[in-house]
Amino acid sequence: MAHKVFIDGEAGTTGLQIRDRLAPRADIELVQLDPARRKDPLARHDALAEADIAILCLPDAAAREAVELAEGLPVRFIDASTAHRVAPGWVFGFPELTAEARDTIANAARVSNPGCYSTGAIALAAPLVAAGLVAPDEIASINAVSGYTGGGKELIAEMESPGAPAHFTYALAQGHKHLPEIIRHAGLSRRPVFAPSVGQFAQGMTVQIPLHLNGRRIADLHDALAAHYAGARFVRVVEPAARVVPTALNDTNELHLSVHGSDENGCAVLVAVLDNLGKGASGAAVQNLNLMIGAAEDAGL
Ligand SMILES: NC(=O)C1=CN([C@@H]2O[C@H](COP(=O)(O)OP(=O)(O)OC[C@H]3O[C@@H](n4cnc5c(N)ncnc54)[C@H](OP(=O)(O)O)[C@@H]3O)[C@@H](O)[C@H]2O)C=CC1
Ligand SMILES: CC(=O)N[C@@H](CCC(=O)OP(=O)(O)O)C(=O)O
Repeated sequence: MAHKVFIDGEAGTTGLQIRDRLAPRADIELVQLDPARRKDPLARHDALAEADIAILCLPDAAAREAVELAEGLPVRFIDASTAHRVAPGWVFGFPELTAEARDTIANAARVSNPGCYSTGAIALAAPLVAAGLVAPDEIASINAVSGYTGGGKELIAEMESPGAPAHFTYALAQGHKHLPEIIRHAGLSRRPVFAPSVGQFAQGMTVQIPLHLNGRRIADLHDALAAHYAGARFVRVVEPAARVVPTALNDTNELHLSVHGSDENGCAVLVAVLDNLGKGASGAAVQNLNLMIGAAEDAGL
């Protein structure tokens, strides 16, 4: 029997991409609302009651509201928003993070997708911190550039208007919503300085973590990441390229990690490339859904 899935926020940037991935599947039946009632709490409650799994592709407040609307219902959740990434009772939906993560996600009632920047930063830092190769207080800064779909419908409209900038840096006041989840799930003990930016391209992102080597070798960092992700279907540790292109993995659920730098000069940059709407959002949600319903991890991806 098909699994009933309700995408709350189906008309948004993340929701549409999840719908496109799920609509052709015979093992999934989408529970859909009349578009005119898509924000009506009663209609959303009825959809939550009908669904086996709800994927929340909403602003944080609306995601919290959906969970309240479902009180007492057996529906399981995947939340793409920031609302529950460090919340008690929620499983962090990053299947490649630990050896146990896939089983934990498969059996969870409430799974929170990691954020897009966080996916890159945590993927780079967590295995190195866990292996003792990077100290929990060592990561001083994280820099990133994202395609403008990362800001949802509002930023898309702004960046596709005449006079839109080619690039801007933002959130420099250090209150970015991804920092709590990066600190928690990468195992950091000190808040890194985070400097994200947006470029005049729709999808794709690069996340960079600069490090001083302090006696470590580039190969030590590369090998530790490669060992951690050995056998992962969607995460690959690749050789450093002369140019890193944020759009290189668009329309995939892949995440590529690389270690750049020079033993001689004592400096390194850890680099992650992903599609903010792939492994950074919609692809990740479908991967988690697959685990939760016992489908092949890469079904529809
Ligand atoms: N875009 C990205 O790259 C990523 C996004 N996310 C997260 O996913 C979530 C959705 O983001 P995104 O798709 O980009 O945002 P969008 O703004 O593109 O879409 C949000 C959708 O939610 C709808 N909505 C708003 N309030 C309600 C409500 N009360 N009830 C029902 N629907 C509502 C909006 O309706 P309307 O159409 O009327 O505006 C819109 O369709 C966010 O929490 C974001 O942080 C996570 C990772 C990456
Ligand atoms: C470019 C842009 O604006 N990106 C968003 C992050 C992406 C997003 O909204 O979603 P998640 O937090 O769920 O990943 C931001 O910086 O707030």
